[in-house]
Amino acid sequence: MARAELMKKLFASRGRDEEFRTVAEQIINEEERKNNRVLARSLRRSLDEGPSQPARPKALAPLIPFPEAAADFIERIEPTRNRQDIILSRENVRIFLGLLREFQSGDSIRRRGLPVRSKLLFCGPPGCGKTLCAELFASELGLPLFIVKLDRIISSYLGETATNIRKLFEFARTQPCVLFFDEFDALARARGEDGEHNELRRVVNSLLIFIDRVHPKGFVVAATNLDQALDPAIWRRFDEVVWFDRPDRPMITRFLRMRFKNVLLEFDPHTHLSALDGYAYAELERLCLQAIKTSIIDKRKSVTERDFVAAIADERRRKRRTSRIDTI
Ligand SMILES: Nc1ncnc2c1ncn2[C@@H]1O[C@H](COP(=O)(O)OP(=O)(O)OP(=O)(O)O)[C@@H](O)[C@H]1O
Repeated sequence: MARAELMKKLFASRGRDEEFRTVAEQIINEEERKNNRVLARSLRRSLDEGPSQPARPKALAPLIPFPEAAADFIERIEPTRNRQDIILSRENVRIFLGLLREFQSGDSIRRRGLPVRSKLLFCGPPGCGKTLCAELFASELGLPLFIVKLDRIISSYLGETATNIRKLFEFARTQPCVLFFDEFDALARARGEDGEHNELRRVVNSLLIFIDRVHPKGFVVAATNLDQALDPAIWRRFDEVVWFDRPDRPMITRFLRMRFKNVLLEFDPHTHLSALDGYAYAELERLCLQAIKTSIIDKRKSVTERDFVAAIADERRRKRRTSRIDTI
């Protein structure tokens, strides 16, 4: 017979179709391993064709019509960019290709009773590709991208929150998609609030239970700029943690090559690498676009060194100002 823990898990997964199936597969695999082939075959038959089958479409049918029911806190984004539009470290490329391949072989993996990695935590400073990468995931897999407005869910805690979290659950369970939680550290901050905000803490805990229990038909991705703010209780809920760092010089070189691919230049931007140290990709993107725009405004066909240097100076001024605001 299957081990007691598996039986307990099976009972606990009642009503959660995906989870039930995963545990059932584990039980079947265990029986196969023990050479109880007849029992294993008969269990598999019951799982595939048995009386639970008619209930499957109902359990998987969309329970909430999107966008009406969830539109207040979920926004649909059409992925427009692809893998040529992102610069990733070699390590991150390896992680992403691994995740994509695992997702694509998801059915076979689940059939063997093994879970598929689908909950990802993206960490790193602003403007280094967390959102862009979620977009690419969606476009590579042909899935829609949905951004969860966490602040709306958290601030709606007077009354509607429980309903909203339930809607979110149903949504993620039924809609194959990449579900993206930006500024996930807001949860950690809210979790640390003091006693008078018990209600808020309950909301946060419900969301964490959501992350625990949901078996998305795509990916749940949470992003944070403040990985220090997340406690271990949050980290361990994710199957994979990926870091997005500011680019070093070789990565800046790759970025400039990509950004100016179809642009006529009168200079070599790589001679300015030292002036670009410490910038995030979003800042590099902005300054490159600014240099290109200057040449357009001046009705020139090519970008000059002067355009580029002026754009760097502008970005530096902006960075100085914003870092002063951040420390206030
Ligand atoms: N790794 C990258 N390669 C190429 N372009 C990038 C990269 N990272 C960011 N960009 C550019 O910067 C823009 C903003 O990046 P993105 O929104 O992904 O940052 P983020 O890490 O999610 O930031 P935030 O934490 O502020 O939400 C992108 O749309 C893209 O133009």
